[in-house]
Amino acid sequence: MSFRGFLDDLEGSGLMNHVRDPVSPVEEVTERSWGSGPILFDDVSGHKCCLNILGTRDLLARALGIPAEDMVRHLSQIGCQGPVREVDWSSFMENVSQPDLSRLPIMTYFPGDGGPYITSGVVVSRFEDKINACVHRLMVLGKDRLAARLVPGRHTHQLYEAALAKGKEVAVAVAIGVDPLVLMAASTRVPPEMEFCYAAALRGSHVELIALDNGVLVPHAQIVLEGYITTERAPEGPFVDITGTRDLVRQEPVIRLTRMMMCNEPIYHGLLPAGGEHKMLMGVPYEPLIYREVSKVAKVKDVMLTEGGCCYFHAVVQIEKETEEDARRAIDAAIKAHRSLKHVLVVDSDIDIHDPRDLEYALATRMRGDEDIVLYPNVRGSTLDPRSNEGMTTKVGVDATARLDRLWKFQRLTPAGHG
Ligand SMILES: C=C(C)CCOP(=O)(O)O
Ligand SMILES: [Mn+2]
Repeated sequence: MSFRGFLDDLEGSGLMNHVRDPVSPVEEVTERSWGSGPILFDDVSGHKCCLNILGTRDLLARALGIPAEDMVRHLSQIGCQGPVREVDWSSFMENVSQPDLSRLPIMTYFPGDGGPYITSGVVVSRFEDKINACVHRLMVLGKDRLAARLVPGRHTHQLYEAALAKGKEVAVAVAIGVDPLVLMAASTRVPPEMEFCYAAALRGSHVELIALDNGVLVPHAQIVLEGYITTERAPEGPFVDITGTRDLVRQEPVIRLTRMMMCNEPIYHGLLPAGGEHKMLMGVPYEPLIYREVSKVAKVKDVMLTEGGCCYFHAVVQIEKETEEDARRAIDAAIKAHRSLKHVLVVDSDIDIHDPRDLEYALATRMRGDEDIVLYPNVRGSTLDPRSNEGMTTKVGVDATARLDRLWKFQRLTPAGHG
């Protein structure tokens, strides 16, 4: 389904909210769209903008065409082998101009942000015939320059380092307003260069790519910015990221834009930092990765990154334990699958992982602090964790499963749910 096709689907299903009066891109879009569900603004600096279109599990599942409850298992079984083909036309070619970001309704989301931020752009990079597609936050520095937060160790940063070592630039393109499944694929940790093949697998059909002058291949989009990741760096931030707290200001690479392209009457896709869509796209794609890794060592039933854990730091893994060691193995597997994970809770299949009270019940009745907690001191977690030291932290795994040698002690006789 295309970007506009998905918006039409939301409209046709009565799920799209509308704001017809003019709204400022500076903080007002945040005020009007926070918690609103899918929303279409008719006039943000004279442009149509949409936000929250993938803000819930149901919306993400809708884009995938499956029930929300099947999403993790469905995604855990999908490989990265979908078909990709190059085409020579896309509607974003209808309007080609010199770059001028002031002509776009790029939002400044929160007071104190370092500037307006592009937050939904799929950043496609290419250096020496290696490519990557990922969503990076991009802070506007001027009409044709952006500062890109590139996390060391991630694929785009690897291309950037390779180019830097040779004093070269990385060809890049930013695609805004793309097929929701392309956006989801670009938000998923897949093997190098496999994002568009994975997107095609998610779609169950071809992903079409269009070659730009700088050699980068981009998907269909409402807006495409073409340019280069330069060797120049600039302060990036502050930015309110997935925790709803401000991330640090760092010296980050500068993207110099060379061309701006957009379809007639483009709809700009805004992505609310720390909003539901941010959590669905940045966190949920790790659930199938955890599910797949845990399935190698235990009988996994479900996995969820909890809302309270920003859909990023805390995983609940539900297993059917066959040996006492299964829970510890599941903890190790989850931590291996999602490098930014901080805490893992393993529970039995009679615990409702979507009910925080049931999770607490498992902690209260099936965990002992001196036997069931495993620590992973001084390991790389998330740079977004305010409690970490630029990502370095201690991770914790908790086994809150019933003991197999005395299951009768843990059997719940009361009706499901908490009376
Ligand atoms: C959005 C960002 C900055 C990605 C954070 O990456 P991590 O430090 O690996 O969790
Ligand atoms: Mn990648």
